[in-house]
Amino acid sequence: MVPSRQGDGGELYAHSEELEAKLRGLAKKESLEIEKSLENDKKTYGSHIKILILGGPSSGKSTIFKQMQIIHANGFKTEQELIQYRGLIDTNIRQTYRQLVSGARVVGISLESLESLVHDINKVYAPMAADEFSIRTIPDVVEPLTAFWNSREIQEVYKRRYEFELLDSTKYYLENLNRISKSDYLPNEEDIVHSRKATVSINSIVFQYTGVSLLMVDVGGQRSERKKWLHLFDDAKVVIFVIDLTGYAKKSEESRTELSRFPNFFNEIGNDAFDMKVALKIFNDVAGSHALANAVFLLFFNKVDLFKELLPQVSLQPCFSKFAEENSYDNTSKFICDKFIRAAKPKKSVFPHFTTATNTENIKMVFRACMESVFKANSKATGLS
Ligand SMILES: Nc1nc2c(ncn2[C@@H]2O[C@H](COP(=O)(O)OP(=O)(O)OP(=O)(O)O)[C@@H](O)[C@H]2O)c(=O)[nH]1
Ligand SMILES: [Mg+2]
Repeated sequence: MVPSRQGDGGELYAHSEELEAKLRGLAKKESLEIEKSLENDKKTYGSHIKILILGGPSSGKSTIFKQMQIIHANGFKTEQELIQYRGLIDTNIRQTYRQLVSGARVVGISLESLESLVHDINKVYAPMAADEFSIRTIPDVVEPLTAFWNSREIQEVYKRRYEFELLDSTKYYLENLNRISKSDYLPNEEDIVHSRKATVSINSIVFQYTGVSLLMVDVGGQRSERKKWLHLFDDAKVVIFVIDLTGYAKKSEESRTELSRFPNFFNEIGNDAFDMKVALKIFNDVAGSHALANAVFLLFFNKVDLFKELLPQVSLQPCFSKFAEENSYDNTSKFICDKFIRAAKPKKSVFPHFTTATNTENIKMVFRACMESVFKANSKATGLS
């Protein structure tokens, strides 16, 4: 310690020297601590910032993940990848045809007048094995399948699609059959983001965003897959939680199972669980997770395009009994958004966004806005600034 000189103002001088030394020491210690913490971070998750994409089944997680591959990485270019997606798209087309046939039964619309079309379509599909490498959308199926799709009966069934399981990309694929059936057909990016395969693995991608290295992780949303989520939470800085906006009108098999597991949570709606209620429950669990206490939450209210189509047909009220306003986009989207924000802890950083995951430009724009909010959010919590 520097001795203090009495009486000539030296006390102050001595103290300031002492203070400076102290500050120098502190600065050194602090920088050592910062270095140590960065070192620890690198050990646990490399030098990347981890972003988890979570949400209920079929909410659009993998579609967002694919858009990141298109926007920030190389997209889908290799012949092998494209051939695999072609197989998946062909499988999706046959799947959607079958779903429409059984959907007609569910909603009680007779397909008797379409018997010969159904016969012609089945004749083409029957010899093809049920795996995605054998099924092809060959020209022979295009004519009867197009006539089937355009028939009054099937259009009526399609209008009531939320009463049974149907692929979201039904209309997109059935209106592109001529192109897809060409012998040299290879899918473009729009075709790929419309394809559907439930995720049963953990997919990850690393890409640079404004000089920051991001590690994005996509997981499956089905209940069996959600068991894998927990061990990914620890070092996640950002969670993109995806919500299927059309889930307010759907009651999938999966939701019924959830209902029996959490009877208290769903008591307000009796014996029926809408998919959106299940999504709310999953979000409630994730947002309350201790391991994600400091993570920034980005809420993606997804499938805005389908949601807007659905609103004139189905009211929000059966799903949320307290909703008593006109079923407009503004009213319903605000109501749903408020519900989810309230399900998060009050202190949480939650940023809502409305998205159409199949639209590359929309996701590009939303992701930019998201990253701005993430960078601005509490730097200690995110480690990003
Ligand atoms: N029209 C439309 N379709 C969408 C949108 N988002 C996703 N889809 C479609 O919805 C289907 C399901 O999307 P996925 O991305 O596979 O859903 P997921 O959340 O990964 O599902 P799991 O892996 O089973 O948890 C796919 O056919 C997508 O093309 C959207 O905003 N609009
Ligand atoms: Mg998926």
